[in-house]
Amino acid sequence: MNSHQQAPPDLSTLVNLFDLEPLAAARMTTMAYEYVASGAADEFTVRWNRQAFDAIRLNPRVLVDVSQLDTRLSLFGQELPYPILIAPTAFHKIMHPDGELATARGAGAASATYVISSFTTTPLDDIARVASGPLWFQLYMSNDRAYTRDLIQHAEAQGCRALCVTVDTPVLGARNRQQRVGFALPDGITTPLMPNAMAPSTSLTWHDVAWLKSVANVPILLKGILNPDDAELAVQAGVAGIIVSNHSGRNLDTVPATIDALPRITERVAGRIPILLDGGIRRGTDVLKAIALGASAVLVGKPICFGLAYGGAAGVTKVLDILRDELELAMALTGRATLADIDESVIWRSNR
Ligand SMILES: Cc1cc2nc3c(=O)[nH]c(=O)nc-3n(C[C@H](O)[C@H](O)[C@H](O)COP(=O)(O)O)c2cc1C
Ligand SMILES: O=C(O)C(=O)c1ccccc1
Repeated sequence: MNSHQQAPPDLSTLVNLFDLEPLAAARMTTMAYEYVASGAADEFTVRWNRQAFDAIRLNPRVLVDVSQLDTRLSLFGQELPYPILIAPTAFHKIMHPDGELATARGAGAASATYVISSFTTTPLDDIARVASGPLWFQLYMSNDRAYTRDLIQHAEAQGCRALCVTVDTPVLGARNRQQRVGFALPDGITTPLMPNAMAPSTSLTWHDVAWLKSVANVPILLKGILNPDDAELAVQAGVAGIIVSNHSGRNLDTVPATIDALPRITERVAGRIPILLDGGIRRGTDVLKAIALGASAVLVGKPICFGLAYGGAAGVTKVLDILRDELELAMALTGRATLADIDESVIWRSNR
């Protein structure tokens, strides 16, 4: 189907994030859709990310004054109006011709922080020029330290305020659906920050984290932590934060849902550094559950890609607005007026 044969996007018909996927799919090439929608191998983890949120029941309180909801938080010295960020995702130009520029404009309109992928298809300076909201940078470290140092300094110079170092991808997962469609970037679309095809940094270790700390002047977060022992090592290494993530089930299939991994990590970290979480966040109640179990904020990946594909910048904004509105609804209906009020007691425990 060609886009010029289609009606223009009508964002008013979009009621929730699940509505978006079929609308976006109809506007994407098969290759782009399969790239975004697919996970690794048998996609158990992709499904568990959702099922685990659905299986958590809520325990609301009534007769609480929720006339003034406050979703603000402070993270690494930055004030965020609400605890939802745009997860780093690669190759935005395969989703929409305006690519990362549309994502940055959409993020800015929603006052959301946009974590730019190392595999951006738009140069950082162009993104920075159109961005009105905060930018962070996701780093894929290469074995070439000089290159990595230059990249960090470039991202900092373009105003990126934090560095999310992805640690769950020493190699790419078994992306069977991408293999079946022969996934490749179309002619004319390039990744200016990663000019050579991803040479996975299979030799990355905790020693490199110490080196990164010596190079970076912005907070470092490790993205892709699932094991409490690694969370402990992250704290010991002195990073500013961690992102509990299974890469949306795109790397190692059959690892648990991130929301199932979170409680043990929260317990081990014990408030020493902020914990962020991504993977399967599709509803305001999912955001609330993540915060209740110890996350300071969450990131959203696939829905942003689909919003971008369906409606460009306005589609990205719409996704964030829907999630933010749903979070406020969930807070009002559980009797939690501020993020600090969203503690474990909002989770239903059947044995109590
Ligand atoms: C299409 C796509 C591309 C991604 N590209 C990257 C990437 O370049 N770097 C990275 O660290 N994570 C990448 N991720 C993982 C996301 O940052 C994030 O962990 C995940 O998408 C969150 O789960 P969700 O999509 O279920 O919300 C990608 C995910 C998707 C869906
Ligand atoms: O697709 C991804 O999930 C991802 O992280 C990635 C890895 C290598 C190149 C581009 C994106």
